[in-house]
Amino acid sequence: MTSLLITGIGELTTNDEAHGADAGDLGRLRDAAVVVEGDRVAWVGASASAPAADERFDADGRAVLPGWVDSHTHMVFAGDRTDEFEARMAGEAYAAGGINVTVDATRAASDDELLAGLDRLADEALRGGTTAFETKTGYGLTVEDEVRSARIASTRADSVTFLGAHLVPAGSDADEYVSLVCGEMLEAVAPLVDSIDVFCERGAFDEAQSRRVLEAGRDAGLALRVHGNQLGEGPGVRLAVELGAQSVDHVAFVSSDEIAMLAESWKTDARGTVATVLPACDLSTRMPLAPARDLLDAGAVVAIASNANPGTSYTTSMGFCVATAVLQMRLTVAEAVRAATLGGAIALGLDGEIGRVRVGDRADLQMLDAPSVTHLAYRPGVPLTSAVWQRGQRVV
Ligand SMILES: N=CN[C@@H](CCC(=O)O)C(=O)O
Ligand SMILES: [Zn+2]
Repeated sequence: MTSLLITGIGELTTNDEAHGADAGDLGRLRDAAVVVEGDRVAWVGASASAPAADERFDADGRAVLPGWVDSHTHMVFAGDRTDEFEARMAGEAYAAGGINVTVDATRAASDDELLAGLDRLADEALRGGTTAFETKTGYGLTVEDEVRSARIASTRADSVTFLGAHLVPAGSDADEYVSLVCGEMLEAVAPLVDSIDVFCERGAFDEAQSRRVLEAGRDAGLALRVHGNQLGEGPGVRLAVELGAQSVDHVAFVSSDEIAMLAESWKTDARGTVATVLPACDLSTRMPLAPARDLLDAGAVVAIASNANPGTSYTTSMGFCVATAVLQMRLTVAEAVRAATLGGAIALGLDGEIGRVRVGDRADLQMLDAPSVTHLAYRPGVPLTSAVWQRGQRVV
């Protein structure tokens, strides 16, 4: 097994509690080094005391941190929605119904076209430092098309979510469609996915329908996610916490009681529900930014994700999301970087494996062309990621 020494790291973000990491501290080491063996981190410490390795890479004072963990994307689709975006920028409101445009294009696309689209976005994300991501079905909405989307998603994603309950397809009866999602569709898709999700929002699925979907997913052994409180107040957060969902995503319209509920979910022995904020989506839909500051102040666990999709957030850039979270949601740089790395890993239940630079964990690292992670927000819009290792292999 080949080993690699990455040395001369000006600032190494470990997210490792053993190096003092906590909600507000990245466990940063100065003048640090990392040894990678195969696909794992084998050693972390001071450059001066690093062991020898087969190969050596000199970071020359630059910052190294875990690769981004993008815990919420919709990357299996065809077509785009430029016209809808232009109309929105001219004053139209975002409406869930736009999803149907992508459903039509996705159903009409070949497997190869969908695979190529996913590869294009996953490669783009990788160049920006994203070394692990979740993606969802949800633009198929028939048994066959949802199975196809899940199969294609699993060729690249670290975690795949079944979102048959994205929208009631045009011409279908809502309750009959929910029965299909909870029955035949779930049975066919379940072997290909690890989570189930529902768009719990006015214009999509109501509380009773969302509960049916989540309970069916739970009975099938899947982790639960909810698209909740995106476009207005609603039952999404409450339902997610009640049912022990791994994450509730969007959380733009949340009351102080719901924020307290999310924080409280982590105060027992069981794992709680991560509040996943999607800053690029909030901007692209011209909706209020999710109250990430209040969530953190209350003690909730927060993840930042791109929500890459053609409707509400056509970006894979986690760097952009981190900068926005700092500059507009008032997170510190440390809080935002943690939320986009370890926070995403916790949201996916993969934090034993990714999201930290820790001996034994997957060697997923990115180097910035900058001396510290502060530059991610200090130099917004600048593509700072200059090297990426995924499972120990240099990929960028
Ligand atoms: N809100 C629901 N789903 C996506 C949008 C999908 C679309 O508009 O195509 C989201 O997370 O924003
Ligand atoms: Zn989404």
